[in-house]
Amino acid sequence: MGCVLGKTATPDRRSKSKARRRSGEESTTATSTQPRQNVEQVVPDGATGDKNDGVVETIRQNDVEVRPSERRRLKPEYSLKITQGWPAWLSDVAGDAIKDWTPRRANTFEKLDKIGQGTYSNVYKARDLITGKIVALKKVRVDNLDPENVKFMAREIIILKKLNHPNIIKLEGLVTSRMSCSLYLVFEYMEHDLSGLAAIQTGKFTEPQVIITNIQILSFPPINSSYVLQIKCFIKQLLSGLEHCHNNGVLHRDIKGSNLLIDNDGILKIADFGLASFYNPRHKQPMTSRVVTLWYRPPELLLGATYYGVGVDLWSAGCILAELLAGKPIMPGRTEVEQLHKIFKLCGSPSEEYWKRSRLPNATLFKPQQPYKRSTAETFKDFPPSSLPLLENLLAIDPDTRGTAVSSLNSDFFNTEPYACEPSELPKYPPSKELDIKLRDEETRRQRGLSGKSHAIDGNKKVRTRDRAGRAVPAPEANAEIQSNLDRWRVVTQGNGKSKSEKFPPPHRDAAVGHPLDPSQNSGPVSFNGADDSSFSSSLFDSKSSRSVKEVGTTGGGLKRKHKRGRSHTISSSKFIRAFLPTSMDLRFKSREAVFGNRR
Ligand SMILES: Nc1ncnc2c1ncn2[C@@H]1O[C@H](COP(=O)(O)OP(=O)(O)OP(=O)(O)O)[C@@H](O)[C@H]1O
Repeated sequence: MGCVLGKTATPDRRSKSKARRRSGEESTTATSTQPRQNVEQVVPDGATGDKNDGVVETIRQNDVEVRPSERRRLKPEYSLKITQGWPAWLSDVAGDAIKDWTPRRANTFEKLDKIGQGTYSNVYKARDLITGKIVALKKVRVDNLDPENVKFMAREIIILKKLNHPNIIKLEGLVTSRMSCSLYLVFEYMEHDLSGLAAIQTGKFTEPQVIITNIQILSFPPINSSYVLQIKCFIKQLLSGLEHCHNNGVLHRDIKGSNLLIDNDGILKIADFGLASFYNPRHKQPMTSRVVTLWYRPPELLLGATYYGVGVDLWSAGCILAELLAGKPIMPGRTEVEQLHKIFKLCGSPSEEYWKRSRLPNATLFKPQQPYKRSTAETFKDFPPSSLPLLENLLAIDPDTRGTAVSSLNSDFFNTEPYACEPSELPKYPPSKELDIKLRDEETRRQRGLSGKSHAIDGNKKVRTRDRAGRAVPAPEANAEIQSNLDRWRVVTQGNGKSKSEKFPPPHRDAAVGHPLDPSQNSGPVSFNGADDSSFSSSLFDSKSSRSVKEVGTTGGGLKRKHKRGRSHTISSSKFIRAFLPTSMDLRFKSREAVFGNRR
């Protein structure tokens, strides 16, 4: 792919309207001017188009081409500096993000492997040819150099530059050039992520078992103090990173296992600040509620809150702590409505006082007719006792009672034995990122196909690869837009005349409220009671689609892939998607619109 630009480009009508819809809260850039695209040749991806391609990190004064119009637009103190080596589409729109930095050239890195694919990026493992260090290069898609997209990316850069903490991924540099239309973010390379490690670790609640990977055999005992202190070590690092974010006025807004990267020394770093935002608790500004991956999304966001704070990240942290202790996601909802239902069943529905006080936009739609009681104590009865008060706090329905990262760090969980181990004392794991696990599962499936049966290990212990794949269930994307659109569509087309109680089954039909996590069914997401969920679903889905959804939901691997690509839908839903959201790229646009479209 290359970019062909021979004249000043005007964003097409679609981009313009997209830009208009996204304008608002989230733009944190130096200027709000329209981009001027003035590259005059075809520049292949990765090529800089510069004559001095071999020159690394040198500021070439000749690169400074500031037009009089630009001088007027840019702040005088850096109007000359920021264009040094930077493409105009970036320096025009995102001056603050790149100020004080000089771009690295693409040919000073050697790409080794593609290691990840996000909604807005491809991530590569690469070697820095100057230092010899292995790094991660995140190539961000800046669709059509749309200024709103550039601002979106700029915000991530600004936030990353502001944060400086051992538990937050460090942005080490940017790769682009004056003539390039792509941008790479350079990060320290991290071998693992928490969802991958959690997938490897599952089984701890069951009998001692042996898990085979194509790299090495790992054996896990039932949950024991050694595992608990490892969990403490990870959660402590997560909370320390969050403390730093929150102290610096940053909300991450997409805390989940796959965004918590871990290096070979056991250091956990919060990554992916693509949905992060600045906030000021003393001057709260409205923000979008359509952030955070569904399974980790707090109730206030599901209820449409636009004024919120650190509680959103703490809720996600609570979900992750419980997930690590349970060995599987604790509330794997398939729709926003179902997510909220799972939350109410586990954490209780909000008090009358909270409904009144919070005045949440979707309260009338989602308020259950009868209250739900909190059932965390029964559900988590096998967890270490010191984890319960912390979980009760983090998973509090009212965000004001969730405390802070600091108060969580001061909780008994971290101050009673077994204490968190040091990161360096954590066991060494094989590469365990989502992609690694996918490759490993494919290899295992291939092997099984060859032998026609599971491998027998250690006498009569068998590897249940399907179960394991089912456990490696990354959460669906942060903006489950399709699904929520689907919900809305169904509410509109089928919900007319239906009472609210059809959205939530009355508590007496919730046979499973408080049903403890069943360790013997560790093969998929936590289900408090399958029948309960399907009865719940049936009010939203017709029998045919409800069945399809259930099938998807009960096979973890399927859920993983389908959710990841945003296709966890029934036949009727995919028709709906085709009709309204023709391509996956549109879904991404849609997500970003949701992020940018309705604030301030
Ligand atoms: N520093 C890193 N080291 C190793 N792998 C990384 C690094 N940064 C990102 N990755 C891998 O690339 C994947 C995508 O990266 P990232 O989450 O930052 O992109 P994104 O486009 O914002 O993704 P998402 O759609 O999940 O929001 C990650 O899940 C991770 O596996």
